[in-house]
Amino acid sequence: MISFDNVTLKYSTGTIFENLSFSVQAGSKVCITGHSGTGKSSVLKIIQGYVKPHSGSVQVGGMKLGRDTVKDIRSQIAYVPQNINLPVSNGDELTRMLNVSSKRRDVELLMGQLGLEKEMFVRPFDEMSGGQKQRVVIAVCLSLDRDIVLLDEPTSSLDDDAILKLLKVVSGLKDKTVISSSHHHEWGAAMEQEVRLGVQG
Ligand SMILES: Nc1ncnc2c1ncn2[C@@H]1O[C@H](COP(=O)(O)OP(=O)(O)OP(=O)(O)O)[C@@H](O)[C@H]1O
Repeated sequence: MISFDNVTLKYSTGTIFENLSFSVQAGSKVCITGHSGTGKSSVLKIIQGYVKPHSGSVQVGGMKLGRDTVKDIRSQIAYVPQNINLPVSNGDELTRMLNVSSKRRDVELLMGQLGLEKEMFVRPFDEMSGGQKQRVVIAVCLSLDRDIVLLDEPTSSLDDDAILKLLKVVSGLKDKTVISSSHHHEWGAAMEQEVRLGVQG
């Protein structure tokens, strides 16, 4: 389970949200929705201990997030950020960097389910569209087989058909907790649970 208990986030720029509470059961598929700047990406960063809230507490997989637990918590998580800047040039190199080169077949299978040709595994990222690169990275991250998958704006560069394919893949991850952020109402509505940011009252 993942839970936020009265979490308040403040940056130097101001308060982003106050007293945010929600809980996500293990295995659930959840979408964080809200307008630009309401803190969706920040929630995903808080879960991983990359951003520290001003107050409140966060639990991930039975552990209270803190200095002593952050390493264990991160080891349960696969994270695909919104802006993907990688020190590798293609999917093949990414699997090697993450020590999952033995999972090549799984990655290619997932890529097929996401609507990509196998050859995309070795194609340089800088010769791909944003949506193609994003799906290769998602396929590699899913092959890590972590219990928790965090996808920041996975639909932002995808067309309707690719979104449907991704939805099918995410829904099929039976034992995994998947938390995504999205502007897309349809994506949010298709998830089992929606956490809305920036809503008053
Ligand atoms: N490190 C930081 N320091 C100061 N302000 C920040 C920092 N990171 C984010 N912010 C601000 O916090 C707010 C929330 O940012 P965040 O990226 O979490 O929002 P978001 O809902 O994911 O936005 P978007 O939908 O545009 O991606 C924004 O106003 C942003 O400018």
